[in-house]
Amino acid sequence: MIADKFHPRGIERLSELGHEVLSEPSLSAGDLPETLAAKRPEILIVRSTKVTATSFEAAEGLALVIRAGAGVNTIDLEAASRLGIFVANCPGKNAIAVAELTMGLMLALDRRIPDANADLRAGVWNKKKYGTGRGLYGRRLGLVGFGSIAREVATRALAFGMQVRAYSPTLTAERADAYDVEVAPSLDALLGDSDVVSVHVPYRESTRHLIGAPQLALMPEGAVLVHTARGGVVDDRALSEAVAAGRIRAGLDVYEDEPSGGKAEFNLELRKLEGVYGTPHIGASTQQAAEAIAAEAIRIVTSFADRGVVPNTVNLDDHGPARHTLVVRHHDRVGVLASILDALRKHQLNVQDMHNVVFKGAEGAASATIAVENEPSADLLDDIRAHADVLGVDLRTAR
Ligand SMILES: NC(=O)C1=CN([C@@H]2O[C@H](COP(=O)(O)OP(=O)(O)OC[C@H]3O[C@@H](n4cnc5c(N)ncnc54)[C@H](O)[C@@H]3O)[C@@H](O)[C@H]2O)C=CC1
Ligand SMILES: O=C(O)C(=O)COP(=O)(O)O
Repeated sequence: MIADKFHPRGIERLSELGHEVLSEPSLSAGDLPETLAAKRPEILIVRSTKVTATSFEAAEGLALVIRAGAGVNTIDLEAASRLGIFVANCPGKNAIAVAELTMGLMLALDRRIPDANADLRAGVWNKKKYGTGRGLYGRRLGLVGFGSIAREVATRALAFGMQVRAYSPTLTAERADAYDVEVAPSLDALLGDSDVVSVHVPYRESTRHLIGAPQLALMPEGAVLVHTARGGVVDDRALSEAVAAGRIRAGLDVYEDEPSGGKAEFNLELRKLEGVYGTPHIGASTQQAAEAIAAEAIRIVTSFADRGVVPNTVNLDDHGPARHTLVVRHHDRVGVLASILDALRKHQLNVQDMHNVVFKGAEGAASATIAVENEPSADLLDDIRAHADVLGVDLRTAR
């Protein structure tokens, strides 16, 4: 089931691959639980439509949710994990589109294109007022975050001759160097030393109001803030105050409490300020991005449908709390794995990750790697070793 707008060719392709596709492009988050309960899809594809705990609980048979985009803050990952439902996204596939809009907002702010155009439409020629751009060439751009989108912005800004710096807690000098970008020592240092600040971090508890009143106060007089990341990363009220005071200006694609559907009333005070140019969360809405996202979503569906493997999962415990791993080499015969698991059950050891590989050859051997929650006892290792089909047992413990 696709509960949002999706590339028509993508829908066709899913049908060609033999999937039964139900497209519900105008479904609201409120209608989702009922529709999921009635239609019982195995796979749900969404864009910004919220998938709440109520939706997950109503969706019997649902095994996978694909976010046809990057940000997963609209999906209740806790509920998905509790019910054993995979959630995957399409990382980087709409990054170019967002970077293009970011450059558009930067240029619009510098030359005040929307206001100049509005005046022209009203029959007013005001070269005097609008002939005051600073230009982007040589200006300092500060990127908050240095993931897929920020890197695409960096490439484009460098082509405009901007000096690009970035701050991310995980950004190393080597990585930044590879993109001709400087690393800022801290977020505060970046904000205090940029003509343009562009925000590209995900929304999480830890990034809520990452840019609030104290951070905005660090920005130089006349600087601009471009925010295409996620409503809530910037404190909109504090931004309103800073813009209303005439200190800074802003170009925004995302807002706190923005509508999630395609069309709605939107009366946020911020959008009325002269120093704000806004777009209605269209960062990812280009044909190029829609095609790239659809291709990635189809890749995920195919991998899951054919092999049960979900690429780009965002709610799996990759490293897990497991520190102890058993490596059991055994004859590749029916029932050996069941006997090993039986031994683990007898010793009350919970398996957290398990992987079995087969050696080449007609009557070969196999090796099972089993991560367990607690340290296996010597008795358990002896029990497994005693099995006639077990060739060897090793215990590995992470430091
Ligand atoms: N306006 C729109 O239509 C779109 C908006 N987005 C938003 O943009 C966000 C970023 O997207 P991508 O670049 O693709 O994600 P990404 O995961 O590739 O990059 C995120 C970056 O943020 C950094 N980061 C995390 N916490 C940070 C912090 N406290 N301070 C500084 N850096 C921090 C990470 O280290 C990483 O470099 C998405 O999570 C989504 O919310 C994404 C696509 C479209
Ligand atoms: O990919 C993202 O995180 C986006 O914000 C894009 O949202 P959308 O798919 O256009 O509703």
